[in-house]
Amino acid sequence: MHLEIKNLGKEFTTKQGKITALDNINLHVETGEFVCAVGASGSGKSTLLRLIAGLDTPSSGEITVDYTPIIGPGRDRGMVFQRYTLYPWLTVAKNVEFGLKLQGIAPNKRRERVSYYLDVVGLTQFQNAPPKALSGGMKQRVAIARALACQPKILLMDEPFGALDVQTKEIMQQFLLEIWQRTGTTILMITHDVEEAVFLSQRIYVLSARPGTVQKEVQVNLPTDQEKGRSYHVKALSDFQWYRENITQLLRNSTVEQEVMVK
Ligand SMILES: Nc1ncnc2c1ncn2[C@@H]1O[C@H](COP(=O)(O)OP(=O)(O)OP(=O)(O)O)[C@@H](O)[C@H]1O
Repeated sequence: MHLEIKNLGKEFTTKQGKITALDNINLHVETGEFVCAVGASGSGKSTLLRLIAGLDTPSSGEITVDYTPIIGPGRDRGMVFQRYTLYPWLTVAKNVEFGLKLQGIAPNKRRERVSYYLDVVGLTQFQNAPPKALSGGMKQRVAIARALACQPKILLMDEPFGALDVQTKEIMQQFLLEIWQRTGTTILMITHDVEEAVFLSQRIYVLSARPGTVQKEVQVNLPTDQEKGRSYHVKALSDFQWYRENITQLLRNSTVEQEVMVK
């Protein structure tokens, strides 16, 4: 899998005039990588992910998956959003099965995949429960299982833990790393949470404030256990704090520049 974004730009026309949400974005994600794009509010993160998902079209530039331009949504890209997008009238298992049905996958194969991915996210015993019986973190695990069950080439995550409390968020981050390690899925996540980006990813694209553009690409070199992924202990390392502080500083500077420009 090779995701490539070249000279990507996006403008919106509003009653107040044109808004440039993204300007000249260049980035790539390779097979098996966990990459984050981090940016302040309004830096165009959601717009970027929607364009990659094919839910909107670029004003300029190109997005390709395996050298094929994106022309709309496709099952090669799975999505997980911040708000749980589960179907309330379906059980947990049926939610995970939904996309597979749409793909026309045979019932026995569907059952196999649903049970595998429910096991991956640790929700086998809740397979017959309705979403309303689950906590926020569990709902997000179902959303992850549902996206993974379609076996996309890349999982696109839009602030997936943004609505969770701090403790649940930390558990889910560790949990996502374990899933990533176990399934070998390629992940591109957008977040405004610098600590989350440093903890989870191997590379980070730091976006500037509006218009969003890549101001820096950061390779994150922190210890990773082959089987368990990164553990929370890395947060105590001075290297971790170095990444967090430097990236936060970059975001702060770009926001200040924008404020000055607006004045
Ligand atoms: N459909 C739209 N029409 C007009 N403007 C839009 C539209 N979608 C996004 N924008 C504008 O584009 C800019 C980037 O928005 P976007 O939601 O992508 O940022 P974001 O970084 O995800 O922000 P947040 O972290 O607050 O969710 C904002 O100024 C927003 O108002």
